[in-house]
Amino acid sequence: MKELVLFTVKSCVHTENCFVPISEIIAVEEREFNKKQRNIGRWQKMAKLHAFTVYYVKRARNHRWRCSDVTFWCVDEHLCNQWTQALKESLEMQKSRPKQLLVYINPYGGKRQGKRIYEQKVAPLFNLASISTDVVITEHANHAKDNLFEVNIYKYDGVVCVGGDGMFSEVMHGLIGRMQKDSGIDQNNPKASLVQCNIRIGIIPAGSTDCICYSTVGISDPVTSALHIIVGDCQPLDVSSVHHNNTFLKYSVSLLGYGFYGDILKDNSEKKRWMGPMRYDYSGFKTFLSHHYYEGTIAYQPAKRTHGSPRDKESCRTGCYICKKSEKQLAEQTKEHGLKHEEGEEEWKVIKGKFLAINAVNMSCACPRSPKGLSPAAHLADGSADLILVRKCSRFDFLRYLVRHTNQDDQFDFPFVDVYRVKCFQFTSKLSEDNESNVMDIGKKRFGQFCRDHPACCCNIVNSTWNCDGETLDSSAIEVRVHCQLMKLFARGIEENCKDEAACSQSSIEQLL
Ligand SMILES: CCCCCCCCCCCCC/C=C/[C@@H](O)[C@H](COP(=O)(O)O)NC(C)=O
Ligand SMILES: Nc1ncnc2c1ncn2[C@@H]1O[C@H](COP(=O)(O)OP(=O)(O)O)[C@@H](O)[C@H]1O
Ligand SMILES: [Ca+2]
Repeated sequence: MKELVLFTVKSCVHTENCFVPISEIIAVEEREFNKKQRNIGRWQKMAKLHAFTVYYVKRARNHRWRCSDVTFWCVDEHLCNQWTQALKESLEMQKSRPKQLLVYINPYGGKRQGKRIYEQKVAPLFNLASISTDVVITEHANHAKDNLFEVNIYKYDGVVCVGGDGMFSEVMHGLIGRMQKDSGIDQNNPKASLVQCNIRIGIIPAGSTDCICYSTVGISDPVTSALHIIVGDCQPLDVSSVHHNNTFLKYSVSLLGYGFYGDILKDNSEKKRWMGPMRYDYSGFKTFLSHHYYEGTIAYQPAKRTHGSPRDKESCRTGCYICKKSEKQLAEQTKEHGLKHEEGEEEWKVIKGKFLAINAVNMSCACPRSPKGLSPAAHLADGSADLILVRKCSRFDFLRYLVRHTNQDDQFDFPFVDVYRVKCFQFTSKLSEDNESNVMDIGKKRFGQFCRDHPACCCNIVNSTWNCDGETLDSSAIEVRVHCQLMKLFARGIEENCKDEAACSQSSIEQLL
């Protein structure tokens, strides 16, 4: 085998220093050598050449992955076959790689490029990696979700969604919902211990915000995501369940936002979908100018078992030890209590106030608009969410707060911003509290949208709405609980930045040698 290697490296046109772990090889293919190549230079003297090509992951800047290839050749047919066989067998041993995938494409997400992106950039890579696919192009909202309750999901190694955060949310609801249904778990019980979903989801970004993809891969790029699926990456993810009055509303993995982000979404109706991703900038600006604040009460239980804090300087990265610790704790807990959920006796903290925004995030929510996200130190799989409370402040201060999402300054370093790491919380708006405590008080209702005390101020008597991963919720009073690592993605978290740019741009095949 060595013979082939030395021979190849010496005769390689660009003798770059290569190193590729088997786990990052995409495919190995035998190759025919064409006459033209055979007849040039010193190759002319050789009788017949045998060759194979290795396709592998090449890291580019900003967490981008690309498919690169290198061809090895030699005169000895047996030697060449031995190499191809050995490599193919090594690939077969990579048990975490998917062989069969179910793909849902939202043709209307983002810039409406989902179908083209899949066909031109992703399908050829899946073919190369010998992954077979069943593709469904959705015809209406909830098509993917409903379909997941009907098909035999257990024959697939994963489900891929081509679209934005909304499309991902649909597929996640389908999969988690289906798992609970098949296990006889009642989703309407806010205290139920949910069954983990082991069928991984892959996200091919083709939406507007693509925050879940960006926060779990480090970039929103279809080819990079396709390669993470092919190599069989696995990233567990916390999921929050949202209930109202013992009725299940939704699950959330990225942002659950009331006030500012809820209002953006409300304004951002489906009628504005023609604007594409731009509609968020437009609605964001309008919502910023309206500067509404909302009164309400939040009660939360702090996440005491997690090992980090929202003000940490370090972020969650590939192989994060804080998430690993949570995984261990979860395994121990399941061993001790079975599926029964351990009821925390910890105290509830209660905060009343007037808020411009209430954001609960299960992950950083980094996206192209805000590369560090709403909570830069939030963890993907630590079993907790970061609850961010932005109290009533001036428009100027709120702008300063927003701008800090886009630069290196600490967005929590304001007197009107508080952040807590929580495992569950409840919210009730003042309006619903008042209505509940005194339903006969029709006077309040008659004043509708205006603030009775200060007609000229921005205080809103109407409620805001919750933005749950890009979908609105019908109820403002909600009960939220984080389920540690309820599902898994084809991702590995954001990799530490390559310090040595040169080493990063050079890829390698040396381990093979
Ligand atoms: C001066 C300007 C400052 C701008 C600061 C902007 C911070 C932006 C942080 C955005 C975090 C978004 C979290 C993700 C939410 C998605 O689930 C949701 C739905 O995304 P989708 O339409 O499905 O791609 N998008 C939005 C904007 O609500
Ligand atoms: N074929 C379809 N027609 C209309 N809506 C759809 C279709 N397929 C999916 N959807 C819905 O479109 C919503 C937004 O899709 P998404 O892919 O997240 O794009 P965007 O990021 O632009 O919002 C999702 O909530 C999903 O339920
Ligand atoms: Ca988390």
